Amino acid sequence: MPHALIPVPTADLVDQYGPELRVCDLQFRQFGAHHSFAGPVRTVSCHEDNGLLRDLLRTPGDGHVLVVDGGGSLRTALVGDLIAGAAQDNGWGGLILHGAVRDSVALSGLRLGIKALGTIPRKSAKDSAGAVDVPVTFGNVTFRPGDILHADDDGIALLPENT
Ligand SMILES: O=C([O-])CC(=O)C(=O)O
Repeated sequence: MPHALIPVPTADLVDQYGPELRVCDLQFRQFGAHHSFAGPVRTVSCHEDNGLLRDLLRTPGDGHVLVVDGGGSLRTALVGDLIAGAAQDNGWGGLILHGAVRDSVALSGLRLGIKALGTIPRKSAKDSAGAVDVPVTFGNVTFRPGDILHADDDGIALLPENT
């Protein structure tokens, strides 16, 4: 995982960077075994359709953190144990899902960071509607490909640009 980064506590990053640190305002739950994780961002934007992120997570992650803006929908799960297992096996550093997961018991055993809003057993569509590596915005933060993200039990933070 060439791009994997050692996570720094998000509270320490706030103390270091002050208001320059971009902190996501939403409350997420932890679903993976790795509660602290960090890496450069890649993104997917989609709505109740996980075809794009499923295909992306089957490719080498090189320590990247995939940030998925599912519009906050809790109606269908964006990720379950198969997709998250592929992410783990392909060296992704973590997943931030502005949406829901399923198979939460199995997810808790994966060596991966997984933050999502909640759970739902219903599947997503697989039409691959949406976009990859576009800027996505939620929780008053815009996540862009290449941003450096740190996440832990306190929250999600993006380092200031040019650091
Ligand atoms: O296939 C899906 O939509 C999600 C899922 O259940 C899995 O990743 O195992």
